[in-house]
Amino acid sequence: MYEKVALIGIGLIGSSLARAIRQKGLAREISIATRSADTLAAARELDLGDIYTTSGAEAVENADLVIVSVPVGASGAVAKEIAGSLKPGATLTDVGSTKASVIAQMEPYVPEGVHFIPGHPLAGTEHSGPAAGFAELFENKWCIFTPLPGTDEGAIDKLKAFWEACGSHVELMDKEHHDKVLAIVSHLPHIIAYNIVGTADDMETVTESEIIKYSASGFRDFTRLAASDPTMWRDVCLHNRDAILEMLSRFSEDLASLQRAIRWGDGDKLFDLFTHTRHVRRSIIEAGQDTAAPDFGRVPKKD
Ligand SMILES: NC(=O)C1=CN([C@@H]2O[C@H](COP(=O)(O)OP(=O)(O)OC[C@H]3O[C@@H](n4cnc5c(N)ncnc54)[C@H](O)[C@@H]3O)[C@@H](O)[C@H]2O)C=CC1
Ligand SMILES: O=C(O)C(=O)Cc1ccc(O)cc1
Repeated sequence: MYEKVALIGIGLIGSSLARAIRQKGLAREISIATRSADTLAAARELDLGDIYTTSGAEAVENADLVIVSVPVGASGAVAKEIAGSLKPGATLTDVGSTKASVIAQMEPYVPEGVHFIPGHPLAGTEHSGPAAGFAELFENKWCIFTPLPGTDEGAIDKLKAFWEACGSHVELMDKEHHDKVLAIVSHLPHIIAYNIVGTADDMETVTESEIIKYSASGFRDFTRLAASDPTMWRDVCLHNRDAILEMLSRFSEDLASLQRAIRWGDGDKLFDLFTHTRHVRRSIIEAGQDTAAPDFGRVPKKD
């Protein structure tokens, strides 16, 4: 599909892509660049590619497709490093969880003649690093592209075919809309998880061993999200600030209303809300979105 693919960043997402590319024969050659020599050595040990280097500029030489899979806060630095070595006509994409900030960071460095197509696979787990990846990660998951106006349609179609070959379903979206949707369905749940696990951990009257011993499955689900990579999620919070703050403010208002209903013993209000949310959950299941975690981004099964 592509002659040479360069993967910049070889953690959970980069290494899953490397495995999928190999398994499905989507490129003749894979070059891998990452900042740290230790991560690079781990990638080599796992036999994820053909060329290994700590220089992004070296990795992208002659590559037809360059995929940047680093924490979103590092996108600008990576774009700056590789810009001068990108092949004319190459496609440059990323997998970052936030899009407006990544575009603002990378676009100024993209040379004329390089097709920049920002992307985001809605597929992941709480694990990180090159050993955490697996080829099937993207199967039956959405991948959202947020291309800039005027982007070459042929380059978009080719990248779409690449993600479809990895098992994903591609949708195009405006970058601001992406950031709002993801703020509520992905970023807020992670922030709530970090917060609730932090609150439990801060309690003086309940010990950590009691939390471990008695944790119900609901709390355990939160601990899974709260185990997600700290660098990645720090960057998501800092780089989707406005949309996250908007969702947090709505969330806090609704939480205050729930708190009030509990304080005043408003059972009808509690019952109505819980009935409605149960319906939302059932609609998701009926639409074919499976129940087992991690299942975020799964595309509904067709009837
Ligand atoms: N983990 C998840 O579930 C998902 C993550 N994403 C996005 O994918 C991107 C990568 O995330 P993961 O693979 O999970 O992270 P990870 O922590 O597993 O891997 C990150 C990789 O980037 C490298 N790196 C960090 N800073 C760098 C720099 N300045 N220059 C070059 N390499 C650098 C690290 O060495 C590592 O190889 C992030 O932008 C994240 O928002 C998107 C979908 C799901
Ligand atoms: O592990 C989970 O439940 C996730 O939600 C994974 C995930 C995290 C970040 C993304 O941008 C996309 C997917």
